[in-house]
Amino acid sequence: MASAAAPASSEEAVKAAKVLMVGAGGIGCELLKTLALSGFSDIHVIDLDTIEVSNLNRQFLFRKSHVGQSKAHVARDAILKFRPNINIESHHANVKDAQFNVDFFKQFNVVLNGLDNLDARRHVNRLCLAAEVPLVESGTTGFLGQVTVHVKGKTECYECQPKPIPKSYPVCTITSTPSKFVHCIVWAKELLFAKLFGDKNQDNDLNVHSKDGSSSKSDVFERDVDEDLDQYAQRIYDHVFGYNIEVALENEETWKNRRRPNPVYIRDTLPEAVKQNGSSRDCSNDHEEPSAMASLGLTNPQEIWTLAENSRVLLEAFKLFFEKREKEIGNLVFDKDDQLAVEFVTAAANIRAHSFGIPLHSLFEAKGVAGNIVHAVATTNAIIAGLIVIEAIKVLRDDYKNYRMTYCLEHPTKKLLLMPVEPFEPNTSCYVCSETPLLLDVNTKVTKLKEVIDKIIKSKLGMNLPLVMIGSTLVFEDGDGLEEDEAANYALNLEKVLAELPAPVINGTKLTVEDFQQELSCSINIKHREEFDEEKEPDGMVLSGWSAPVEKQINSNGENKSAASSSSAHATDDTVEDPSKPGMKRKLDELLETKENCDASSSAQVVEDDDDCTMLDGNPALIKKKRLQ
Ligand SMILES: Nc1ncnc2c1ncn2[C@@H]1O[C@H](COP(=O)(O)OP(=O)(O)OP(=O)(O)O)[C@@H](O)[C@H]1O
Ligand SMILES: [Zn+2]
Repeated sequence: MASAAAPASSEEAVKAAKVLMVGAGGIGCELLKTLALSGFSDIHVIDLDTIEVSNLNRQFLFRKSHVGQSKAHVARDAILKFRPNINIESHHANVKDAQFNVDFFKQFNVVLNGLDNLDARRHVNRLCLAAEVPLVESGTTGFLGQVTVHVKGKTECYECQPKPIPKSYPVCTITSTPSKFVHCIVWAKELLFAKLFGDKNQDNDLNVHSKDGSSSKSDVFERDVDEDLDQYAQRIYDHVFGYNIEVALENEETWKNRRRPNPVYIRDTLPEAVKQNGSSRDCSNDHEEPSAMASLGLTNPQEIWTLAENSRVLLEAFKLFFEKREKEIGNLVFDKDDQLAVEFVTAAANIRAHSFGIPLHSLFEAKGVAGNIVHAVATTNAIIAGLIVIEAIKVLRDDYKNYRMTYCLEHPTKKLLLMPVEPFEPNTSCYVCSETPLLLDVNTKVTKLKEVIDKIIKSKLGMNLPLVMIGSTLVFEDGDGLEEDEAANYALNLEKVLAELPAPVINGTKLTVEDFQQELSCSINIKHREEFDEEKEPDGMVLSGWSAPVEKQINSNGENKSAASSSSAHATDDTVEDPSKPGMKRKLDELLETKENCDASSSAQVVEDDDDCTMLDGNPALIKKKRLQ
């Protein structure tokens, strides 16, 4: 529909348009309002979620009474109150559902994304390419935001540029030489919390050996049979904050150019707890979620606790997990919405921070760092929604010479708040919008088909229901509607190594992988390789052939070609609230150190793969100009 003759005026274009909006959250609410006020009169809205109290501060179409109801339906009803004559169809559903297939997408002139995750964005991108419907994509992270335009054959697609990989830290920084609060947070949630309350069989870099080596236990974190909870909690405290630090101090080399940490023992921080054996208090209310703060009468999450308060919170949270949530122990994974977990991690991170001379933080701040939370800014969403509509109108008018990707900047240089740049051309090596084959280095004699499907086809290529062909032999298909014997056959193939499949995969074999729902098909050329670097290539496979284009166009619409530095121009998801300056944001890499003078081979991950914003590589000022044809 988009390729039909371009309407003469914006009004005409808007009036005639049928648009699909995906996501009715922070951006979506603003967008639906702006669309309606701009004269759009045929709008479909998809959102899978229901309204939560935490949405109400910025998703202004929703009220307290709507909590628990469908975002899509409530957003529609709210708009119809002031634009009763327009048509809005709401779908309370996942955009990945089969009903939203290519034919569904084909009915629209343009698709507008207000999503918050990579998975759904990639899916919509593929359907838009298949249906040949232009996509206006968007994202915000705090004060940063961006709107990009993707029109098949004219501009790059959403996936033409590989997305940034999650930030990670060298393990030694986390286990031995933290220098920033976030290192302490990662230690507290990925190591200590995981060790005490998570899956015991997982690898963990905490020192588990006891002081005198005389203990019969191989793991000091195990509870002694004759130990009560207070004794157990205090012993763990002394082990991780006292003994382990003393062990670390023995390695003089480590501290030559670093500040030496101080061991912290419970007898020093809470002498009275040792005397009383901590057992005098039980203020917890069985009807409420257990909370150490509540038990201890600490009410203000924005307050920075003293070392003694942190120690009390830690011991109390520890006990509450064992007393009130014992059944979950062994299966817990840190969750930023789990109050007791946040309390435990805040307190543990603060005690460790104290040891290493790092400033302590409030629970509110620690939660932001631990959950990688960047507080949403309603104004950014409103600006971005306005820009989406501006681009949508250009798309509807087929005014491709004026398409712009616009970046909303946090620290505008040269008085530039918005940076418009011309879109890039399609990346000729993009496996999604071009037909360039990918290359997979893999040991075909030991790698099972299942591993290739899980680690490469589903995880890296983002296919939902893949089908795998080797020449004309179908070796795997996913989804409902398979005959029983077919399904059994595919299940057998999954467990076979590549070289032993019915059509053997060897050096030089070409795989064809397809996802019918996404109408995506791509080829993978196989290169047999026997050896992989366990640390650098942990999958035991390497996928390549899809790289960022070397030449990219970026031109800030006239005079401002080199106005913004690359760091300020990039709206990325890797920003976190700077805990030392409430209300200020910094890029994660400023806040976090990634390079340390130690073995960086293994690393702990903190940032979830959930990118709200895409990234532009390189300094705009240096990127060569290349106009869209
Ligand atoms: N696969 C999907 N299908 C449909 N809607 C989706 C899908 N994935 C995400 N969404 C919707 O996209 C919207 C994104 O909005 P936003 O980023 O404001 O998130 P939120 O969940 O409302 O807020 P927050 O995450 O900050 O609590 C959400 O309403 C979410 O339900
Ligand atoms: Zn592409």
